[in-house]
Amino acid sequence: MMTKDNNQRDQSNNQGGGQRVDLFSELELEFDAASDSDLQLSLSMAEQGSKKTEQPTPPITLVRGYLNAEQQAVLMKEAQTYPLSRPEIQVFGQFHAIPRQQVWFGDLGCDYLYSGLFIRALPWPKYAHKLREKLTRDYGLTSNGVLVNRYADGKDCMGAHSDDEPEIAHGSHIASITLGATRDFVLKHKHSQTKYNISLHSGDLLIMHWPMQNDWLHSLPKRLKIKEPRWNYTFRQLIVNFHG
Ligand SMILES: O=C(O)CCC(=O)C(=O)O
Ligand SMILES: [Fe+2]
Repeated sequence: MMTKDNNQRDQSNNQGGGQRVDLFSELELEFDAASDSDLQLSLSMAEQGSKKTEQPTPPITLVRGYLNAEQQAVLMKEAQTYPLSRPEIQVFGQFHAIPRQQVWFGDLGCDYLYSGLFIRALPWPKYAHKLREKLTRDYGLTSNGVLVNRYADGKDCMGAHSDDEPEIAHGSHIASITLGATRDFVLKHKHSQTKYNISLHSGDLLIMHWPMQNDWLHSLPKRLKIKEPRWNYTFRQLIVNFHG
């Protein structure tokens, strides 16, 4: 796996010039696009890493500071308006509210059955949609839906799971964007004891490449010292009209 720091470059390129530019527009592309070679490099480092240590390495790419401070701010402002809910799921016959809030935005025909809950896609908000387009421009990552999770503080969490629902398109990658509080993201290999802990900061992009979900679980454990909220966007590619 590899990390990349875009923060400084973005900040210096956003200074000066009174002109108001759309923060996620094509204009920004020449400053902001990460090259394909980053992705290639990260994958080849993953291969090397696994040879050296004989430990499995998750097929991921971590791009530190993918969103600059201004982009994070507009997205966070938009996130305050999302119609979040805290649905109840049934575990061993008992109903429990999930320990976070969530909302699913997507294209027509991209409804999602997630944790046993049928979630109808709401129309894309402006900046979430711009971010979807930016991920396609920068990394060729296509998606037709995004799950937004809000963790109010370190008591909110997500248990170990794989994003392997049948409606997820075969061969697709999942792009995860963090906003707000820094939280640990834990990857655990399904067939060995190998575990990795990645600290995800506001503005970071984590790409979970196909077929990570086959071999790895991921979780966002409780961190009781954390008092600030965190938002996470996972952009996914679903099979259209899977649920009819
Ligand atoms: O909040 C995170 O970083 C992880 C979210 C996640 O795994 C999910 O939505 O499936
Ligand atoms: Fe997940």
